[in-house]
Amino acid sequence: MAFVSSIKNIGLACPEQNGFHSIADHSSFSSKLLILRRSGWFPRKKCSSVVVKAAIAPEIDFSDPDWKKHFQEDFENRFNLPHLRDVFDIKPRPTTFSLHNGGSQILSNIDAPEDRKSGYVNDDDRALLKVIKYSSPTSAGAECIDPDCSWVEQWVHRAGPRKQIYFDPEKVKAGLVTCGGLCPGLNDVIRQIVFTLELYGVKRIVGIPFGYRGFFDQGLPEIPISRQVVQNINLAGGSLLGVSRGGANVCDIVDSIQTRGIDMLFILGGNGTHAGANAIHNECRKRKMKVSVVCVPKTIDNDILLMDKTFGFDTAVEEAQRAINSAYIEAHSAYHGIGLVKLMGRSSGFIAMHASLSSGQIDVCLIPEIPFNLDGPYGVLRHLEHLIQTKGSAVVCVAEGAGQDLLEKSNATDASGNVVLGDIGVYIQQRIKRHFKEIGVPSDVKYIDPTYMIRACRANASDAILCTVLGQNAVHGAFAGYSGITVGICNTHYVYLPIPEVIASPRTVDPNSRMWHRCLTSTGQPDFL
Ligand SMILES: Nc1ncnc2c1ncn2[C@@H]1O[C@H](COP(=O)(O)OP(=O)(O)OP(=O)(O)O)[C@@H](O)[C@H]1O
Ligand SMILES: O=P(O)(O)OC[C@H]1O[C@](O)(CO)[C@@H](O)[C@@H]1O
Ligand SMILES: [Mg+2]
Repeated sequence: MAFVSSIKNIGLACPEQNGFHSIADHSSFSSKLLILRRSGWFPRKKCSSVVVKAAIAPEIDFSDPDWKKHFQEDFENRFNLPHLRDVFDIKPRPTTFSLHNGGSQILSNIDAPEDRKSGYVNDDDRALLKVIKYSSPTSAGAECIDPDCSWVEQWVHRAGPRKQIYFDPEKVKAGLVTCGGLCPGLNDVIRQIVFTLELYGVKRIVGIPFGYRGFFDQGLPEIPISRQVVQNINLAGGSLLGVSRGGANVCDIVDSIQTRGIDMLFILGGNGTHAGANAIHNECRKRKMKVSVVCVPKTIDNDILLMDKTFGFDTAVEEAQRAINSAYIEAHSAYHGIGLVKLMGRSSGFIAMHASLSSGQIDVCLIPEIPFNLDGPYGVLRHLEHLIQTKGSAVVCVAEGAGQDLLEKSNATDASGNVVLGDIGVYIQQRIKRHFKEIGVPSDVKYIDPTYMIRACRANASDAILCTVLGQNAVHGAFAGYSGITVGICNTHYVYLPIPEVIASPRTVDPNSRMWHRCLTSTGQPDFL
């Protein structure tokens, strides 16, 4: 890839495959670069009409000794957090959130001794987004801005409770909604949001049932929630409030927010939900409504940009391992056994890659980001023959979005407009059976599809902690006066990010990353091309 000073717009099109991906102008500079760099692997064999467009504008002049300064200024502008102050002339008030009273009592900091006021996060606190200095563009996973891979500091806003808040807790009505598919940990986040709101002194908290649908479906009344209601909900999977896809009309939703008198809206969901939340935030601003819209990213797929991981991912990987272990035992115990496990991951193979790595029982891991052939001398089927000959059994893990170019397109979409994928698991199962029959070698194929089992379960310990911190920080962000933001963990630190920056494109496995290389080392699989 040639180094470019700035990319205005990139489009990748492959009608037979993933549809059209447009990386709009507001998307992050580095994610555009990343996508351009990956465009080399994007075209697949059956994709006849790949178009890779990149409109490059010479915005950064690397000969300018101050280019880094300009880059950083641009970065700072993009990651600046929208605040209610931008629109309203409002004065902050001392926080009612106490760091020292164990939560049972609300402490007004107006009268608190000075030492009790320490421990709050300052609005100017920042966390570093990129912590590796790459010495060369060919270093594994390198994300370089200039040809020398110079070190450029990229700071994002630190999450946490502020000393000053922009709402009177006594008057606040807070709403919570969970959208998209299920994800382990939704109840943990709901619980922590409610606990933290009550610690601030909020008395009116409601849940909007069944995702965005609950805003306009008259048959779905809002659900009053309190500490008592949510006390034990983390013990079960799912969402106390229910979830749904589709049906989001932003104007209707904002009408509903206005009618209900909601001042703070906490929205839990994936990339689609975040796009909706950003539109709700913008519409509230347009209507001059003093509403704080704060998201918590929810996706087992881990496909949200910039974050170490999203809650639910860890649990999904742990559950997926159980399926892999069963597939391994079945395959290992059968004569010429082949275990096949299909895992979720629409456009990102993180679950499949991590489950393969953690189980240590996978011989072949197939993910959407890496093209592969089933047939031919270097195809998956020939490799399985080799494994049967040498090991006597084999285990394959495939992500649901992998190998879609091998399947017929239905052009169907779900209620939210997401493409309905072909079933790659069933297809590979049939192809393996047919192949071994054709070559006259007996095989015993055992197919496991644990799809919903890996996301309908309770969060594990690590996710439960992540959910706790994210939920608490969502409330701190709303009281701090931010809106149109989401909370995340970056390099182990908790941060607030503007919504458009995290959904500019789906986060995907980098084929050049150390993690994918580790997965290949672990499975021992060749390139299937
Ligand atoms: N661009 C958009 N603008 C407004 N609303 C959207 C947009 N995309 C999706 N939505 C709405 O957001 C909600 C959730 O979207 P979606 O079903 O795609 O799940 P998601 O949030 O991406 O989560 P998951 O990870 O489970 O796919 C739906 O109600 C959908 O209508
Ligand atoms: O069957 P549903 O509810 O549409 O969910 C399936 C989708 O959910 C996801 O896990 C995202 O949450 C995708 O990987 C998968 O395609
Ligand atoms: Mg989605």
